[in-house]
Amino acid sequence: MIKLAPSILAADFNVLGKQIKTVEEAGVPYLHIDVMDGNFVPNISFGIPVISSIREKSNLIFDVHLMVNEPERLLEDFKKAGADIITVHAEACTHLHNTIHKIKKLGLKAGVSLNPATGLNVLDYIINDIDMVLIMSVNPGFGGQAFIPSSLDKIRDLKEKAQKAGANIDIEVDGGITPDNVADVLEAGANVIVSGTSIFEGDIAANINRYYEVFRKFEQQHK
Ligand SMILES: O=C(CO)[C@@H](O)[C@H](O)COP(=O)(O)O
Repeated sequence: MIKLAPSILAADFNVLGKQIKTVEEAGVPYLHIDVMDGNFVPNISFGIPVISSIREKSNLIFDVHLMVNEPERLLEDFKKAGADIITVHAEACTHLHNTIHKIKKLGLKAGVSLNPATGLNVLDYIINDIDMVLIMSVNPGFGGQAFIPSSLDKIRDLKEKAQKAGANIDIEVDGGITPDNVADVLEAGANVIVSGTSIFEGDIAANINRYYEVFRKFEQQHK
């Protein structure tokens, strides 16, 4: 099943609660929450207090993407704040295996994210331990960037790798996705689509519907 994960990085923080309600009412399953530390990535977004606050108002699955160095230090805090899925960057973890297992021990789903230049080989010995791989299709740090075309080959290669390993993972893709290029991302093998700018800019419900039209068409063609 294809899942849409609106990224609140592109939301209007002045009316964040209202916009989250709008995406929830439009029927999306996930809320993608980008936490940036100004160190692993050259930007600072928001952190634990914001997540705790929106958790009180939303039943969406909180898909927390930590663009944070050594995230192992903060996992319990993100769980307490309301995370359901925690994704860490392979490049940001000295002990990736340990970090993943700590997330799983907390009873959460564990994801591993890869920057555009990071090879899939980092997943070799952990692919069967995780629930999701997040392929970054832009360099992380900012919304509104252009999709990097080589990400499509990476998604295809990941799908093949997961199949070979017998790993039942979600393949999430994040960065520069729009209703115009999302069919290519699905065709390559992704099933979780993160989108910020092209959901929160303009009419949110109409933007989500544009995605759902593409999803329906894709699912009909691949029945
Ligand atoms: O996570 C990041 C950047 O680090 C962003 O990719 C957003 O999550 C998606 O934003 P758009 O590219 O859809 O504006």
